[in-house]
Amino acid sequence: MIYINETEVLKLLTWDETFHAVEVSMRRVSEGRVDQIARSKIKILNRDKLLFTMPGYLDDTQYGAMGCKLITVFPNNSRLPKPLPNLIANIFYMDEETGVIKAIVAGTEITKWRTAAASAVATKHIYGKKLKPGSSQILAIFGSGEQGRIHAHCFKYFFNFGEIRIWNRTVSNGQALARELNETYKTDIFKFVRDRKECVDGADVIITVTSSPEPVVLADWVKPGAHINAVGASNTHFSELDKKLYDCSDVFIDYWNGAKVELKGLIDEGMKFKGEVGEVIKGNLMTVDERKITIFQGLGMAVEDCAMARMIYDKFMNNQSNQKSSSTQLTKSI
Ligand SMILES: NC(=O)C1=CN([C@@H]2O[C@H](COP(=O)(O)OP(=O)(O)OC[C@H]3O[C@@H](n4cnc5c(N)ncnc54)[C@H](OP(=O)(O)O)[C@@H]3O)[C@@H](O)[C@H]2O)C=CC1
Ligand SMILES: O=C([O-])C1=[NH+]CCC1
Repeated sequence: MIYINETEVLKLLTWDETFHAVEVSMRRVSEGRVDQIARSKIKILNRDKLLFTMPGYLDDTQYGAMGCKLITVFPNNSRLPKPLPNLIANIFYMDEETGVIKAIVAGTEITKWRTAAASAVATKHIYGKKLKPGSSQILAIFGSGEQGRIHAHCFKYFFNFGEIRIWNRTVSNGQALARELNETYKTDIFKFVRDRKECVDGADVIITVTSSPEPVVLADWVKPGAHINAVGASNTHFSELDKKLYDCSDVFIDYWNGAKVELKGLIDEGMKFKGEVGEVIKGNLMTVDERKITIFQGLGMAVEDCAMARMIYDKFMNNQSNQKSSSTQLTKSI
């Protein structure tokens, strides 16, 4: 059994491969080629510290894997004297013939990358026809934590927005992220916007990645036909958008098993989901009315983590065997 740490994982992650692994996972979900249940949640010390387990199995030639992600969300970690990520994850990747653990793959970066990639996959398939050539469109990101940052990088990589707005509860954090991104990309398209309504105004695509228990985006602010990726979670996974927004939109989910549990509050209020993103990828589902707002309510799936663990494991082992054979050749030639 090997441990592949965060540094090794980061060296092996690429956006194109992450996008593909997530896209395949979403499709397999809707083809019935996965088994996964809603994540279990344990409260630590009966406070806001959480431990989640996410077991899953994905049947696929390239990404097929059996695994289980353990994930903690400790909201105070980033404020410790020696800061740690608030969300820490590890993925147990197992042999599907024997159940033996082949590797534990550090999952904090994987969780960030695959979550942002899921929003990109959903945007491509649900909103793709409305993406315009050139850079006239506007992206608005709510939240400048780890997910806000990684979504900004991911959407900069895959799309061509002319303006990327950032709103955040703590102004200094939002301003710092906009500055950091402008410096990284040597651009000025990232703009911190202090007012939430102003941030949404005219935006074509919106991403919410906060832990807000109150809606941060209201229905009346969103332009017709816009697409929203709602990713953040407080106690529920649907606290960032107001009820009116759900009522007037086509809402897509990543998987029914998760939605039945984590979106129960919406279901109890009579919400009818349009369906899984995998069905859209398969070509079975689409939003016909161009002016309808679409929402991807991304819960995050165990099988995405399984696919990512398999991909990182394969690349890691491949690199190891290449290194071994090149050092053998070197020894021989000496
Ligand atoms: N769907 C999925 O697959 C995944 C979802 N998530 C969820 O995404 C969210 C963000 O995760 P991550 O970026 O890693 O977390 P971070 O702790 O890094 O960032 C948290 C963000 O939420 C903001 N925030 C916290 N509380 C509130 C509040 N009451 N009102 C408004 N904003 C608030 C913070 O703003 P400030 O700077 O002011 O503190 C910050 O922007 C979390 O809810 C997490 O559970 C995470 C991973 C996967
Ligand atoms: O999918 C995931 O890993 C998570 N979703 C919410 C918190 C972590």
